[in-house]
Amino acid sequence: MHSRPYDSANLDDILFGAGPGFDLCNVMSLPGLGLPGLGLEEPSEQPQTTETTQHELSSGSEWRFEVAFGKCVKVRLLNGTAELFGTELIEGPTYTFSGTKAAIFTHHGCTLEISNDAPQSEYSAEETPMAEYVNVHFALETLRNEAQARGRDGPRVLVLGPSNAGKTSLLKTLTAYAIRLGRQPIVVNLDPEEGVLSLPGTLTAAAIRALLDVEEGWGSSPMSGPSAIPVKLPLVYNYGLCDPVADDRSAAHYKAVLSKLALAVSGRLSEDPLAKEAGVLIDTPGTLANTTKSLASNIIQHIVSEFSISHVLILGSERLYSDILRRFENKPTSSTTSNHHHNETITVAKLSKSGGCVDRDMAFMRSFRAAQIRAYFFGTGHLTNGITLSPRQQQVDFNQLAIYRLLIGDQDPTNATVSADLFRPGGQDDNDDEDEDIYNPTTNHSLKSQHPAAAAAAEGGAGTIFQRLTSPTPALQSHILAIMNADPDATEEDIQTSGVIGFLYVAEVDETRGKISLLSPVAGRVPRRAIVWSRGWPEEVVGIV
Ligand SMILES: Nc1ncnc2c1ncn2[C@@H]1O[C@H](COP(=O)(O)OP(=O)(O)OP(=O)(O)O)[C@@H](O)[C@H]1O
Repeated sequence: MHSRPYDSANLDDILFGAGPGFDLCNVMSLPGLGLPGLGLEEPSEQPQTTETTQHELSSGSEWRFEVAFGKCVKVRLLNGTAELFGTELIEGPTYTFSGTKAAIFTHHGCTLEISNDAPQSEYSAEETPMAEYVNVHFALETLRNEAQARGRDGPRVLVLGPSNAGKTSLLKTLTAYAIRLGRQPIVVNLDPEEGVLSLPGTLTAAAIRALLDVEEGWGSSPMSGPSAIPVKLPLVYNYGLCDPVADDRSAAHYKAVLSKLALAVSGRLSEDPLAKEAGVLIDTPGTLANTTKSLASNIIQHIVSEFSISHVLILGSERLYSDILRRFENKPTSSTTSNHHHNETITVAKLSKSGGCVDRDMAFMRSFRAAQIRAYFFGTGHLTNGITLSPRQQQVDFNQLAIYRLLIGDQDPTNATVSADLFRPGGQDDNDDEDEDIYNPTTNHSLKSQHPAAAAAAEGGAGTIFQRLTSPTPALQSHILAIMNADPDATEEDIQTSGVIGFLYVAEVDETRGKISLLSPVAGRVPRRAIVWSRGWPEEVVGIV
């Protein structure tokens, strides 16, 4: 990638000069505290000793901090300029952070006022890779200008690197800088471990048109209700597993869902000139870089080809860099090979990992995902300037729903029994007549003829993607269900690659009465669509209601 050297005066003109400010009412808070049993209890009502200090940051340095769930840090910019992963803080208001690990960087120096309600990990750092990241931003801007002038596609950038290498933070920074210059890039999240503008387990794409939120980042729940920031409605596809390289079937499922997302993104690019010239920024799961498995390299190849990647940025792995450089540098992009394009080749660049990147342990990530799920249903009203949603709980006859269980990735041997027993119609046992049909108590129709996925699942066993549940199982309790934009009797391939129109939370299962109690973010009947229960991912969240 050709980049101009970092020039702070120029940066000042371009980034700060063009960056639209945002007003206070646009400030939202980090969502989702207060899940009992997950270490996410609400901050205590007891008066706390709050320590307030001032930090002077010299130009080019950053203040790094970590704050646990249930604790908070308040930050005020007293003077100068400052940004959190590229999004500017404005002078005056207080920003509240909870359950987060991040850094506030200054290009020109600033004074911050920090109030802690408990001792937190925090320090200032002079050495950061921000100059490199700013150069990447300028290089992308040059490409966008060229794309604009010649009516071509802007850069399609893939970020790869191990877990906690700073991929998402880099993506946020590049996105925020692009937005501050009035661009509208498409941000794609291919990391099912955490949701971007959606719940964990999903792959998403969103045309980002407005400034990111300082406290909340991407935001997590615009699908479920009004938002204080202009809504960035994402395209959401359900993957429903955590690790795409776990085994062959997980990888094949990932590739199928990813291809559909790539198709949707390419459709969007062809209709939206602003997104077309701004290009695409893609985040990936760390597992693709953590392993040398051929499955991972096969998936990377698939992403590069499906999204017509023009630039690959590698963070924090020399091994991966040399591998990707050998495989992709100067190779034609897939849009060139399919003859739609001028001669365009792939550029691979290595970037430094920030010394501020912190490992997020399993407990933190679990709390983080639980917070995202809770925010989807309840909003963020318990925090500064958040919005409260009024979710609706309703009891539904199980047999009115078409719930399909994702069969892929179910490694837990205890589930073998679950799947063998629970999903056989009407409690049939293994000796039942092979030809006996699956019942549908609502319509009295044969599910073999009416529900290809269920029929395929019943007949095929291995090789099928979904199995339709014919009776409620307690295992559903506390899990998320994805409502797919697919008919209840769609084929399993259709269900697999349909977009998600919303999520439900299973509050209670009444096996004896054949009823299930569902929480939805808005009032209204559960749509008659195929509903997918991924079982393993996202993990169950106990006690949300
Ligand atoms: N400069 C920094 N200072 C402090 N914290 C940082 C900094 N950069 C990143 N972090 C934090 O480090 C953690 C890991 O960073 P990030 O999520 O960007 O990594 P990632 O490569 O996307 O990880 P994963 O692959 O696991 O999703 C995050 O909590 C992030 O906010």
